[in-house]
Amino acid sequence: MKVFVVEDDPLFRKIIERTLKSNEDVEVVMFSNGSDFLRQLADLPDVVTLDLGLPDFSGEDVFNQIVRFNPNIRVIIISGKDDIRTAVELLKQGAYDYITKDESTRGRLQKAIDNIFSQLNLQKELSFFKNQVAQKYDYQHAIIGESKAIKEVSALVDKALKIPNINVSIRGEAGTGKELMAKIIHYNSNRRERPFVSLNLTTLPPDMIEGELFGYEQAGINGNVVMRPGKIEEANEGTIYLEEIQEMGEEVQLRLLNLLQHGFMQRVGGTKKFQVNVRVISASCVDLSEMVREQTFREDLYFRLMGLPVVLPSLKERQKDILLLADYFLKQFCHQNGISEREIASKARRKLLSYSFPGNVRELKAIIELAAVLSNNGKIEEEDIVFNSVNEVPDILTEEMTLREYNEKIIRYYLDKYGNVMKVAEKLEIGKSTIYNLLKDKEL
Ligand SMILES: Nc1ncnc2c1ncn2[C@@H]1O[C@H](COP(=O)(O)OP(=O)(O)OP(=O)(O)O)[C@@H](O)[C@H]1O
Repeated sequence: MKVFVVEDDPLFRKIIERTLKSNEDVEVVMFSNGSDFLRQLADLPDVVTLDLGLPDFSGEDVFNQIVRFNPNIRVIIISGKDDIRTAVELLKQGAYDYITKDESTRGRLQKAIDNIFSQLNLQKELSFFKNQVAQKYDYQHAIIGESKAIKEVSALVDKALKIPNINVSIRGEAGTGKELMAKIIHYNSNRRERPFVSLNLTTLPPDMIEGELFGYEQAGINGNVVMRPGKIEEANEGTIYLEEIQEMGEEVQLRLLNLLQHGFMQRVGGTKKFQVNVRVISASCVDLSEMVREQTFREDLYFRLMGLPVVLPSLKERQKDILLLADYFLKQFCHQNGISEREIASKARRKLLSYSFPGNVRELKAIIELAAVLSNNGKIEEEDIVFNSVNEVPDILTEEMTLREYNEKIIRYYLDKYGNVMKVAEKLEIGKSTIYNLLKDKEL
């Protein structure tokens, strides 16, 4: 921490210098007048201790120039008792602290420096975490996939982050990346500095959803009102992510509709309405329009929530992404656990492609992480890929692929089974050249 001391009184120069220099992380630069100090202000100190009675400038002038130059510099006013009025005025204008010149100067200065140290450390940590989050959800890099389906999703996400007031509804099976998309939308929109709050409605008993979302007010035993803000209030100016929205009962639906229509809400049991500005990103694994048809979900709310609808395809429908995601998760896992990078052998890759991933991307991630742990010699082999589910047999016709991709899949299956091109050509009654042609540029 860099501290500039502006002080002309020799006794207090010594006291301040000694106090500051007792902190080994403080760099101290001394000035005995205002003009020398102002000439060096561009060196950007973190803190300035400013004597109000300087020989060449008034303390107020120096203070104003510091604030104009950079309002983040913390200024500690050090003054005699006769300057108290000016010191208090400067405190109102944003000076960090005010210390009188007397026997308590040393102790109070040390305390102020300690507090500034803690604040700077907290600021540093906060900006470190903000950076981490920004990197993790950076729109350009966070969505892995080359399939047509995921590119369409990416294009919609791009639209959603440019229009921060439109609600977004995401439909997709468990583990397809709904929450990831919601966070990408939030952290890349201009709401990013405000909270992202999520609530999975299936984790609460139905009669608690209303209070959890909207907060409540209740009269306590001694007549005091007990108040607890809800998730929506917490997310004010930011985003609320509501998972499994289909679980919402009639009353909650009505409350949410009112909020979305008028921008006002009331806590459960409360009397006052107040304004809240949230973007709602809702997620569901079911098609809500069917619930509207069956009249178990309000149509007016459905249209309000729908906003920009995003449908996330299952992993099975985007075969093209499986290996890309596998490589990505493997690299990430090795990096996070400080283990050397490894590659996935071609047989193991084929095994991955033969599986239907009922748990979608989340399951693939878990399988890859386990494989990384089980693997030896820097390579993930077929036996390191362990499927948890019984869905191992590929149901080839349920996958949408081009004819060429079907052919390739059939040939790969036979190659795995018989191990040589000659035998496969014989079994499938095709020429060897057809096989080589089809698998051109790819590993056999
Ligand atoms: N396209 C993708 N690129 C990179 N990672 C992904 C992608 N899709 C999903 N993931 C990762 O897969 C895991 C599961 O995703 P997520 O939790 O967003 O799914 P979900 O649909 O919200 O699941 P659930 O409905 O069970 O809550 C997360 O670790 C997420 O980061």
